[in-house]
Amino acid sequence: MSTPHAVEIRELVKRYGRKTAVDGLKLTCRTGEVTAILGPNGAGKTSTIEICEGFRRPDGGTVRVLGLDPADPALKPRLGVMLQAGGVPPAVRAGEWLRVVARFYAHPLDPDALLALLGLTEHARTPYRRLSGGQQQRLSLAAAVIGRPELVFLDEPTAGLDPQARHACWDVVTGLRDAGVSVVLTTHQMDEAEKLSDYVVVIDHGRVVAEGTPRELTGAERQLRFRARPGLDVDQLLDALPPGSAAKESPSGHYIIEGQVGPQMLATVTAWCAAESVTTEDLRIERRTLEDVFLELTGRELR
Ligand SMILES: Nc1ncnc2c1ncn2[C@@H]1O[C@H](COP(=O)(O)OP(=O)(O)OP(=O)(O)O)[C@@H](O)[C@H]1O
Repeated sequence: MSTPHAVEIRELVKRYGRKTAVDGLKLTCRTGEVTAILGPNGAGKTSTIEICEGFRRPDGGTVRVLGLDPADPALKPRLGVMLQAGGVPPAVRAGEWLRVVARFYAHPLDPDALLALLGLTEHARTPYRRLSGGQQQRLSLAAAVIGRPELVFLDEPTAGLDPQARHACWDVVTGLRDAGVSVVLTTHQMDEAEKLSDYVVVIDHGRVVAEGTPRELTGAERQLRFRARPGLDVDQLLDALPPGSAAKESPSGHYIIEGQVGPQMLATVTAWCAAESVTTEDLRIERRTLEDVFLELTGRELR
């Protein structure tokens, strides 16, 4: 029999009253990979993750986690779940809490090493309620991974963390992947998804709208980009470029040129700007980012 995927979701439906939050979602997270689930606010990410974690029941479809039903108690020691605030007694000290959690597992990681990795050593004796939000979140991450799980679910693990803590969290995630652990995470930070994940799934309105490796989603093609005053005549700029080029202003004051991107295009664009007395900023050649792809797929209106 073949090894089951870390997560296998088919035709998943979740409703809250008349609201369909997850609407026929199909998703596979492969073993040993980091899968990022991206989507605008309200897209159905947390609902999906919490169904996988066994905290919510689906209204339709099938979900298999390490080949098992999410409600199967045999899954518990094999999963790492980052609990939101409320799962930890307020008076317990950070280090003490990690040691308590470690006792539930046969081969836990060393609590002190984990505290050090996440920059919490000096807070080991601080009661949970006195930790800052970011420190509580890091402790929650430590508790999720201390049992050496096979699969870890991280719902927005770096939201609200300072840059140092974000990097520490990334180190934990890459360390997990290097150790063969499967990771499923959600994030609103596209650079984070691009950096950490092997596979990205974009969902919107409870359905998958795109998926692939970060490179597959962003494509290999490069673009020339610059910032300048809004409202430049991009059609006129296009006339100066070879046939097959494309130019657009998106959003206002940000210009993107596609086509034969290279020194010749750079020279043509800068000459055109000079002739038009346009001062450019941030002129650069780069690949599309995951954020560009995300906005193209999910639009710009707020949810
Ligand atoms: N317990 C609930 N009762 C009613 N509606 C809910 C409940 N939980 C979620 N929803 C609704 O279901 C939809 C999906 O919510 P969900 O939390 O899964 O989205 P999300 O993609 O995680 O969003 P965010 O990025 O904002 O965290 C939203 O419209 C939300 O308002």
